[in-house]
Amino acid sequence: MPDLNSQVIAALLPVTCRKVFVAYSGGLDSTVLLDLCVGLPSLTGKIIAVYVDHGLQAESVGWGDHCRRQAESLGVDFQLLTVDARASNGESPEAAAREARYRALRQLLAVDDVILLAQHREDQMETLLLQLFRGAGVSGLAGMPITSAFGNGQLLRPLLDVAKVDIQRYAQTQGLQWVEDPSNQSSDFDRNYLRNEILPVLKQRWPALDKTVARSAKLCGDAAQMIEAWAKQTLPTVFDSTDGSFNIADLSILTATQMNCLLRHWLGRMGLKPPSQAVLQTLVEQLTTGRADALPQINIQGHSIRKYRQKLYCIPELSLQKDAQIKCWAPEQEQMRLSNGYVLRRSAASAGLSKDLWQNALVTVAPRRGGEKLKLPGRAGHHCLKKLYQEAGVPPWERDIRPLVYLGGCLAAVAGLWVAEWAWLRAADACYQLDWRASESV
Ligand SMILES: Nc1ncnc2c1ncn2[C@@H]1O[C@H](COP(=O)(O)OP(=O)(O)OP(=O)(O)O)[C@@H](O)[C@H]1O
Repeated sequence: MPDLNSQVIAALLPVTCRKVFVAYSGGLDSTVLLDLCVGLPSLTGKIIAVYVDHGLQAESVGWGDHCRRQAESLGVDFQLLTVDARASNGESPEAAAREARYRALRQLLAVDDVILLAQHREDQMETLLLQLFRGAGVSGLAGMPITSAFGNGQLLRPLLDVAKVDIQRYAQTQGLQWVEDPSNQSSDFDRNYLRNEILPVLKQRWPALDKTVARSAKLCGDAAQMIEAWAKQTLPTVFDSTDGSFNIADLSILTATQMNCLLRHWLGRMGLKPPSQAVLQTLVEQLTTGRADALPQINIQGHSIRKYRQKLYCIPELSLQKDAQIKCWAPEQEQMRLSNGYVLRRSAASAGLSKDLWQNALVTVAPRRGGEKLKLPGRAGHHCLKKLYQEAGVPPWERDIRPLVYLGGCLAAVAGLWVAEWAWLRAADACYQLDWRASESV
């Protein structure tokens, strides 16, 4: 086995990289990582050692001082980040600290910057076993990736396939100085318990455990990538990009497992973390039983999953709140922000709401109250909004939140859908159209 040297880093670094941040806790592993970086002439002037003070232990300020001194003696820049790592309800202290650290580190990176972390093969083994004990699927069992996108830049783990003993040997032969975190000895945390109590016993029986488990992680990673690629390729066949819904009209060709996978992918695309197996199972059962609109409303991660006419919708709960106030639209205003996160925007069009009428009337925006009627251009008679919504397949929850626009107190338009005949015009540069969208998509 060749000695550990700076080539493990050189082999991973993109040629275009600008700044190289090193996540430096002052512990053994990141001390070795920093030293290996300093050994690369191509990185001169690019390295910034970053220490994150979680403020959770009395020693943390002293460790920060140690890191600063070491960085100075190595001739590299140093940055100290202070984070609020207090755990929120139900979160473990370890997870809260890691989340806060990653959030702070992510913000450092610009395009073409990289950050290096010092996890090694034993860390990978621990990660994989902890995932296994939590009942994870292949993507969890893939463990940590060697390279991944991170904020605007990239996160690299050059030591991920290096054995702990090689890191220890390097530190000793180079005479490096590092700090020991006493909390690593406490077996209160799951990872420490595994590291201190369980793995030594397992390794007596299976000495190459870190290597073989890392191989499993790699194989799971390959399988996860293939599943991801399949889901990415298949999702467009069921995804309706006009409203972000999941079209379930033709799911008979898919197995329950495939549906499960596609649903997870769809929810990820809607910004949700992978849901529990129980939630997925309920969704798949409801989809396969095929009873129209029988899906019980499922609320997860601040979103509501609902079914309407062979489509599943995943809607942020905030956006379902009715903005009950009547609002005035000032003439110079191009758009109006509603309290439920939607934005109503006016733009020039060659057909739509008459500009002239708009400019000479009091424009107000109000939610539906019930009983409103509209006469549409080119259609005989007045129609109840309820009937028009049904005809157009507008989901029931949307009917209550879609804003109605009044000119001089008369209903002139339903945002994004219809304009009343009396307010409608076709003439270049003389009309407005109204868009109504969730604010993040504006
Ligand atoms: N306080 C911190 N400041 C900066 N980087 C950190 C900090 N804590 C951890 N890291 C980075 O995250 C990696 C994984 O964290 P972990 O908690 O396993 O490391 P550690 O045991 O505290 O330290 P080391 O890896 O240096 O021995 C570290 O190798 C290091 O690169």
